[in-house]
Amino acid sequence: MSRLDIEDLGISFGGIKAVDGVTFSAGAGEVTSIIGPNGAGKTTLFNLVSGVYTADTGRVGIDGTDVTGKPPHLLARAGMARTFQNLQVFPQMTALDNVMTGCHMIERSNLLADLLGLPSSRRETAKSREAAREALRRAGLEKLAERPASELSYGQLKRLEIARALVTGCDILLLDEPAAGCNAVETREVDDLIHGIAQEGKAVVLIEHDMRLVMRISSHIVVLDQGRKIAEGRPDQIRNNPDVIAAYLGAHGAAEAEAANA
Ligand SMILES: Nc1ncnc2c1ncn2[C@@H]1O[C@H](COP(=O)(O)OP(=O)(O)OP(=O)(O)O)[C@@H](O)[C@H]1O
Repeated sequence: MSRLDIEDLGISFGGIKAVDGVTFSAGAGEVTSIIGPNGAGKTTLFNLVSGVYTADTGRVGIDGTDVTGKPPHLLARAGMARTFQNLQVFPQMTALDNVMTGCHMIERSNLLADLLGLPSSRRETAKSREAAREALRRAGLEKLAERPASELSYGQLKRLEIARALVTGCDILLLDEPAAGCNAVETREVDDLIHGIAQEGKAVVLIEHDMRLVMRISSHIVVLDQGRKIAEGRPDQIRNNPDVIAAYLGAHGAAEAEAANA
């Protein structure tokens, strides 16, 4: 059974359909990639799915429950977490504290208990710290836990953001360009991490322009162009699809996608 079901999702900005009737599903243990040219509607689609935008049409379902229009913190409690296209880390805070900020998405905080430093609040903080250490370990960053984020390399920061999403205990992980700006070695590390997360049974949905990464790790690819889904299928089906080559891959991208197989 799919964990995430997107049906006929759409939104317009000033008369332009940024996302136009998109339907797809993402299964547990799978990596579903969303690809397409700049402006195709990929990030807008993520913003609709993760509750940042309210859709004009369609529905979002998690494990068969309709969660359309729910705000991000409720979706987080329902098991969905996401990262953003641009790094959103606090450079002066340690790697551990950065990951702990992810815990706030799912905590039912009690401000009075926090202010008074009551035992319940201290217990909650200790639990969050433990979960954050585990998420850092999962992302291969445990040795850097006490370092300020400003001392981490770019690739480590990209994995730190994934750790911050993982700490919520999510079953569905949305990653917006997780390897953007990474060199080949860093991309491989991100690739291994994502692959491992999917193998643990989570549904991973990612937006990515790096065709080698996409073709290597995707179970399933959805292609958008001008807000609409123009193709979907396994990597081998997508890399040979003439509509996808014409709209996005072009000759160069198709060769790059092919090289991922080599
Ligand atoms: N808040 C907004 N207001 C108006 N137009 C928007 C808004 N957000 C997105 N758009 C428009 O919607 C379209 C889709 O943009 P989106 O950022 O989703 O594309 P994308 O596929 O993620 O592109 P990229 O690969 O460059 O990140 C674009 O024409 C964009 O200008």
